[in-house]
Amino acid sequence: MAVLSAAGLSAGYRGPAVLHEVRLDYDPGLHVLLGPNGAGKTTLFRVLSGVLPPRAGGVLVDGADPHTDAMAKLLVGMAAHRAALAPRLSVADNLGYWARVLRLPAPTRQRRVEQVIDTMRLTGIAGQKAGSLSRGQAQRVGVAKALLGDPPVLLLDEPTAGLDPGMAAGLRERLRLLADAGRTIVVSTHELAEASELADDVTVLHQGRVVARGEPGELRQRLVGQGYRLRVRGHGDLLGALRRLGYAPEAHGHDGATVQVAGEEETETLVAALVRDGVGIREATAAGNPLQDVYLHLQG
Ligand SMILES: Nc1ncnc2c1ncn2[C@@H]1O[C@H](COP(=O)(O)OP(=O)(O)OP(=O)(O)O)[C@@H](O)[C@H]1O
Repeated sequence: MAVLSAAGLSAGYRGPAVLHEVRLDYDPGLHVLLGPNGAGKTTLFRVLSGVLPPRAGGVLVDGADPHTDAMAKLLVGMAAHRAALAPRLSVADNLGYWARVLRLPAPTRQRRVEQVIDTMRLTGIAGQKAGSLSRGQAQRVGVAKALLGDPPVLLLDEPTAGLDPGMAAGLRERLRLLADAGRTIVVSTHELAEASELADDVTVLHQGRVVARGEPGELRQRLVGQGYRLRVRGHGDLLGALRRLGYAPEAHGHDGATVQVAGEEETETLVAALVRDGVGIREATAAGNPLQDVYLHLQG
């Protein structure tokens, strides 16, 4: 049985439903929930974490319903888009306060706070007031807060939004380590590049419905189907060799060309044929981002 699953989920606020018939199941690993603004990602996290009751369908965490079983609710740690922190308390005191809210046993509370401070690399700012943190620091404290109860499931709502590339990469690295240690982590984003970089698999949410799920490259193949554009750089007669192999290359710079290929198999065959023809390959990459195509396809 999956660690986290939902079936037939419908949910919303006062008006019409925001989520419709959502079905998903997640095992340990790093999963991305991808969707444009307003797709329902935050709403789905609120339902999965036991905060917003579904109108229909249900959620199971380790086989139990977080909406009716308080223990099951504790199995899910959620970090909201903006971490709710008391601005005048230090980072360590915010975490200590939250550890009490979670009713962690008094003897282990301090140790647990120290552990999450270490895991999220917060030692240097543990004494700093939360109100003076940068956005990136506050995001990391938010994840630390979600980790306090040591939950097997983590739901992180746009944890890297607004971070500079270095901070975002550092946070992604932390998340990868946490997932590799056996956690089930779901990260929401509308950043296509981030989803491609982070995900073991991507679930695409569109207008409150799950419209696709798969490994990023595979999703693109399935949804777009017509292959991708391959950018090759090499020395020697690259353009001539491509033409001899039956391609119509588009030249780039002094040593590059782009061609259309059907998939990875054709890419491998093509690169091998170019090498046989005396072309020294410097680089062969898919032009563009696979998930960009997925989005374009969904919106078209
Ligand atoms: N508290 C609320 N009360 C009423 N409607 C809400 C509430 N929160 C969200 N909605 C509505 O639910 C829909 C989905 O919003 P949600 O925040 O779940 O999407 P999202 O995919 O997380 O978007 P974003 O990427 O912009 O954060 C939107 O139409 C939004 O206006």
